[in-house]
Amino acid sequence: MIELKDIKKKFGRKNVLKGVSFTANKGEITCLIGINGSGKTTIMNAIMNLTPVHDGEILIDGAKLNKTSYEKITFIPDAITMIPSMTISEAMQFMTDYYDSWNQERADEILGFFKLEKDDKISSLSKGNTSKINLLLGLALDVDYLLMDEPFSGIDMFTREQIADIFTSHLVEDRGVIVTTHEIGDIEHLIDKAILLEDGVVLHEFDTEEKRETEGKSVVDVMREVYVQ
Ligand SMILES: Nc1ncnc2c1ncn2[C@@H]1O[C@H](COP(=O)(O)OP(=O)(O)OP(=O)(O)O)[C@@H](O)[C@H]1O
Repeated sequence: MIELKDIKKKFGRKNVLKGVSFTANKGEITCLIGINGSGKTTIMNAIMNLTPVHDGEILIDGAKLNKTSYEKITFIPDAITMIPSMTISEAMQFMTDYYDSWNQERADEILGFFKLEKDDKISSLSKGNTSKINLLLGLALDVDYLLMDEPFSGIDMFTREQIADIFTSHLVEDRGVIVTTHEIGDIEHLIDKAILLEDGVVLHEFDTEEKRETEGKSVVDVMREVYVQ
């Protein structure tokens, strides 16, 4: 389980996270929802220790981020992180050399699923294929938790459907996922928990299935209630 306890973060004098708490379980998809600037990426960066927080605590399976817990988690950003002059094949070789948890069999499976060509250069990839490579590089690591920042951003409908299929596949099963998206329609039916953020605070969080069963409300219905008053 990933636990955030009262996380506070400032950039300069701006309070960007004003005491954010939530948990994300293994085997579940937790979705961070909020308008631009509400703090979603900052939360991801804080979990990965890419940005220091000023207050609060982040625990991965009960432990603070250390070498062991760091190996349980990976961050899939919405920008390419590999050297642009590398081919996909070279990027995969880099991952093999660098990460003990790299699973080449799984990487080949995802490569085939997304119909990507190993010899293509990273710099030549379209926006959609860049997202697919980011997903491949993250999903092929044998880690328990995946953080995905905007995996659907700027991507055509058919590619979004392909990416959404990944969420219901064995590639994600049993892992804990924290995902941010503005395209909630794409994964509304797939997420287990929704965290609604505004201006650095959690306005509302809920179990999506329970909400559907007890109140007959979709994630979008709840978003309308919370954000549109
Ligand atoms: N490095 C930084 N320096 C200064 N301010 C920053 C920095 N990173 C983020 N911010 C500010 O923090 C706030 C939250 O940004 P963040 O990127 O976390 O929001 P977000 O919810 O992910 O937005 P988006 O939906 O646009 O991706 C914004 O006001 C942003 O301008």
